[in-house]
Amino acid sequence: MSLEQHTQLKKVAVLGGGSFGTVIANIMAEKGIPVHQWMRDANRADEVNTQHENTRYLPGYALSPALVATTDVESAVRDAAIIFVSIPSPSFRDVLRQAKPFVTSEQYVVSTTKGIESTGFHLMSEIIKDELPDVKVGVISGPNLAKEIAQHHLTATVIASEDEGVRALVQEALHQSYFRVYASSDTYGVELGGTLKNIYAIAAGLSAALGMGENTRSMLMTRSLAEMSRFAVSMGANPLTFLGLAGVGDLMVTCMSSLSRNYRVGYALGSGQSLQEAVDALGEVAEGVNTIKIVKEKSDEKEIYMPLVSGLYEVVFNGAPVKEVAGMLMTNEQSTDVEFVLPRDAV
Ligand SMILES: NC(=O)C1=CN([C@@H]2O[C@H](COP(=O)(O)OP(=O)(O)OC[C@H]3O[C@@H](n4cnc5c(N)ncnc54)[C@H](OP(=O)(O)O)[C@@H]3O)[C@@H](O)[C@H]2O)C=CC1
Ligand SMILES: O=C(CO)COP(=O)(O)O
Repeated sequence: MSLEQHTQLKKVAVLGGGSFGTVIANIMAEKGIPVHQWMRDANRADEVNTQHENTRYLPGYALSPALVATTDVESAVRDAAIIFVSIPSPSFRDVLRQAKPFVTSEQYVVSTTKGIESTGFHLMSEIIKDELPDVKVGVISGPNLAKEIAQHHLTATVIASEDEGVRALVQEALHQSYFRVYASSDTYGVELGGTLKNIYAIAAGLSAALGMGENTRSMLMTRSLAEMSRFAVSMGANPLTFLGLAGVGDLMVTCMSSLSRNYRVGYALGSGQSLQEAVDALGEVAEGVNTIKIVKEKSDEKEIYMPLVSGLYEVVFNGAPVKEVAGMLMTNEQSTDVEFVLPRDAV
């Protein structure tokens, strides 16, 4: 169904004024869809409306003059066909609660957020269902560095939803000459892929800062995929989703690009900065830092074998030397390559 055919609802809302909320809003504004982007910072909203730039999060990138920014959540959300929520995970529920009085059951609510709520291991789609049980829910995830999208580099993402209408409308709304949207019905797997890869991007940044080579990076990325898939299967997701854009695709881009904030945190740690210094210098969200902690707790609780997460946890939170941890990983018990082919306990 096209946006025009969605008879009762004539616009789209984006909640969040950061780099990703802004590029997603801009994609749709550029193609003539009325977009209302909600942000809490009045100066920033004014800047987007008058200068057509978001100098805090996307300096130097021209935005569509048609993009409307507002600090009024009611006016942003009311009558929007789709409400995209692009708010870091620690504030996601709080912002949804602000929007809740104005959301109706006909609206589609779609998360772009790649994180986990620390209490109870809730992914964002679960928070949406919890706070807004009557709406239809989706998530978008994939190799989507905001600054590359802002430059119109050819990019693809995944819309995942159990609801066909949500998938079709989001494909219609976001599709652009430089932005292609693939559909999936595995909401949990797509969301988990985007969330877990942030952990391994920190590890990739660390290993790059220490001058490790391309063999090391390839080993790290491939074993990360094995670990992510193992975790996903234990949590009930479809491991085949991890072969797609939201799994291997997003893992590749964040482990290979210094535009990734998670990679940059890892690089700063590997260059001798403390975690606090690395996070402060970034000034933007790096979801992977919290995700390491949350996934470590969950894997311990469920006894899921995750040596990379355990090792990284020791480096990031207990100051263990990277080379020592890497040495332990290399001399760990013998294992198998693809455990869906040869189980781990077969060696
Ligand atoms: N950037 C990227 O390349 C991509 C990011 N994502 C995901 O999108 C999500 C959002 O990230 P991104 O836009 O990059 O983050 P940024 O760090 O660029 O921006 C965060 C935004 O959230 C706002 N915010 C934070 N807390 C609140 C709150 N309590 N109330 C209102 N607004 C709040 C900030 O407002 P303020 O400025 O006022 O503090 C800011 O506008 C993350 O989960 C990220 O993983 C997904 C794909 C790509
Ligand atoms: O998710 C992203 C790219 O797909 C963005 O990664 P960072 O949050 O590490 O910048």
